[in-house]
Amino acid sequence: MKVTIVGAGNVGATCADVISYRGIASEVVLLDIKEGFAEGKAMDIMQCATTTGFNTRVSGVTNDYAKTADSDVVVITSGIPRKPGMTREELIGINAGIVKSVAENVLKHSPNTIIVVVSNPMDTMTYLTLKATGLPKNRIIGMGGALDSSRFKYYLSKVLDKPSNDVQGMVIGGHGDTTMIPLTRLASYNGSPVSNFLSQEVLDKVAADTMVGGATLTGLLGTSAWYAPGASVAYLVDSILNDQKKMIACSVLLEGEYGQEDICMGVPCIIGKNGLEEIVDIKLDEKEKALFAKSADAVRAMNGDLKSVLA
Ligand SMILES: NC(=O)C1=CN([C@@H]2O[C@H](COP(=O)(O)OP(=O)(O)OC[C@H]3O[C@@H](n4cnc5c(N)ncnc54)[C@H](O)[C@@H]3O)[C@@H](O)[C@H]2O)C=CC1
Ligand SMILES: O=C([O-])CC(=O)C(=O)O
Repeated sequence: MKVTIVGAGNVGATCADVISYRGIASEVVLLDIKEGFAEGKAMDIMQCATTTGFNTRVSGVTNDYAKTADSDVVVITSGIPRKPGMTREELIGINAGIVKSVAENVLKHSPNTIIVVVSNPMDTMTYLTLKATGLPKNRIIGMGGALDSSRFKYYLSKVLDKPSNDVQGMVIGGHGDTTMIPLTRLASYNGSPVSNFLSQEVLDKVAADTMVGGATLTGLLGTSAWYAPGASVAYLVDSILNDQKKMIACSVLLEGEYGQEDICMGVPCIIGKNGLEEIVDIKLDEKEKALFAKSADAVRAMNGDLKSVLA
């Protein structure tokens, strides 16, 4: 199985590293516009093969899309990341043009590929990719919810003082500081509702920390995060390539689901060899439905800024 990652920066290279280390794909191609950069990242990763024991072939190319031919999955991580104090939405001006041209280029050589969109603002970039390529909705998947859910479980595990892997939880909605919806009502500690162990005040703080999880890291690091983002993309790619049919919150086109039309945003999805295989209705309560509708309003307003790129 072949995976191409366009954008060999922090997130793209980390994703390649996790995919190879975990043997998720037999071949990974990293592509970047910076001369020699993807080649260097690929060489560095390949020099881990004997010490960490993997057999994935990782190669790097400078803007040569012919080398990406016949990829099963293409991940788009090209574009600029935010700096402290910025929102993800502020990246649209530069990233929209990059994401559109990258999607068009990859499809010339991998017409049957499934595209995973990572570049921010991710929900809008996913919608743009869908509109610009005209691909069916099952083949365009935005990655954000997997990461936000892993941060949610991290913050829950800290207040519970229990291992993250004993905590279940999901974040849906937009992948933005104010549009995410951590589903605290449904989160559990090994099957018991977390509300059995935590006060509403603590749960509200966990939700607030989760929503600004990316901004917090950007403030600490000076650029946005990459270890958890790269690992989250690899987790999603694994479910596609190995037909795991995991339920993962992903940004996909909604056509009436969750009361929304003509928008890409995070909902629980079954992810397998066909990409998006099913959108799961997890029965939100009235408060959660209202939050989802508000989140959709904000994501839709951002999509409005795509008019000139899509013209
Ligand atoms: N959806 C999510 O959950 C997350 C999204 N992101 C987003 O992912 C994107 C990448 O972040 P980082 O890897 O930290 O940035 P980075 O700056 O480390 O890497 C981006 C790479 O894209 C390359 N690039 C730019 N234009 C290109 C083009 N036309 N073709 C090929 N390569 C091109 C650059 O040369 C650079 O190497 C950002 O937009 C960031 O906001 C980051 C983390 C999580
Ligand atoms: O915070 C950012 O800008 C990058 C991102 O989407 C994340 O780490 O969640």
